[in-house]
Amino acid sequence: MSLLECKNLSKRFGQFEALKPTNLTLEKGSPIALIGPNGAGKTTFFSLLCNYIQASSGEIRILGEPIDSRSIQGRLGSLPQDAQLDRELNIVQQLSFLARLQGFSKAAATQEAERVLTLVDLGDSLTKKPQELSHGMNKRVLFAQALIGNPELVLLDEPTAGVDPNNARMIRNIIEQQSQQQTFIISSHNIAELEKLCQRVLYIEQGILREHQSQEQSTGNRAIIELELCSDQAQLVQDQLHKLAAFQSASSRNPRQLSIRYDAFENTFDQKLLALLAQQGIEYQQLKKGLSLEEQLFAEKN
Ligand SMILES: Nc1ncnc2c1ncn2[C@@H]1O[C@H](COP(=O)(O)OP(=O)(O)OP(=O)(O)O)[C@@H](O)[C@H]1O
Repeated sequence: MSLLECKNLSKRFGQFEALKPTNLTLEKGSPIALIGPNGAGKTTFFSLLCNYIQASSGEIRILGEPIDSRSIQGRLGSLPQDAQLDRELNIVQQLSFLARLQGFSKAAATQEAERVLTLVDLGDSLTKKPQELSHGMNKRVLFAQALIGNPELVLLDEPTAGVDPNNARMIRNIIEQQSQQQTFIISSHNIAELEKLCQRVLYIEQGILREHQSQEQSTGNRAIIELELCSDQAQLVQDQLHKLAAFQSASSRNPRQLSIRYDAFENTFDQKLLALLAQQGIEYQQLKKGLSLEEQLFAEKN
């Protein structure tokens, strides 16, 4: 049974279509990145999955159940972008209260709140109120709240926004650790961070959601080398590349840069390329195998 299935899912606000009709099936597994520019529709998509807003068309099933089904309760956790904590209650009280709403008994709810707070390294701060904690710690409380009841699917909207590098690393580590048993969908503007965590990527722009195929998937048996030269010699190199047996094609964004595609089965291509450069007396600044996720997404759009 699929983790998530959206069929013809769309959302309009008046005349404005924030999410265009979307068909999507996701299976349980490694964390999934949700990437897109401001206003692309990420929060709208999350809000639909959490049943905070009603779809204009289509349906969503989580673990085979419609999202308004009671049996979903406790199987979907979320950290909304603008989530707030109650200043009047300490953090273990707040999370126990939420656990009780999920059906935990009073004692079990306190235990569960303590468990998730310990998971995010706040075991020593259980009786603190939000205003006694730093911004990063509060974000970890909200993250802990999304883990109550060990849900199979956890949606995190900007989990590290406004958080310092230490707290961000801690959140990333917990996601990695928990990914053995839970599937995360994480939205963020920090593509480099998501690239470290997520093997699967959803890209949304102007309400159009699509699954991005990783470079390895989309290029099949093609591999890519990015070459940065010390001087304007990209054309000179390009003219010589046909000498390398596995060479397929090359393109250049500027006179010092080349993207070279070659047959991935030739695993000594980079060494042969370096030998060719040395032979021609051409100096290079950087040679990088493969493209970053940001470069891949950018290349798809252009
Ligand atoms: N309640 C609403 N009423 C009208 N328009 C809305 C509403 N909620 C969102 N929108 C519009 O839908 C579009 C998508 O918004 P959404 O918040 O989903 O984007 P986002 O990708 O999460 O953006 P950001 O990265 O800035 O958080 C935007 O143009 C936004 O103005």
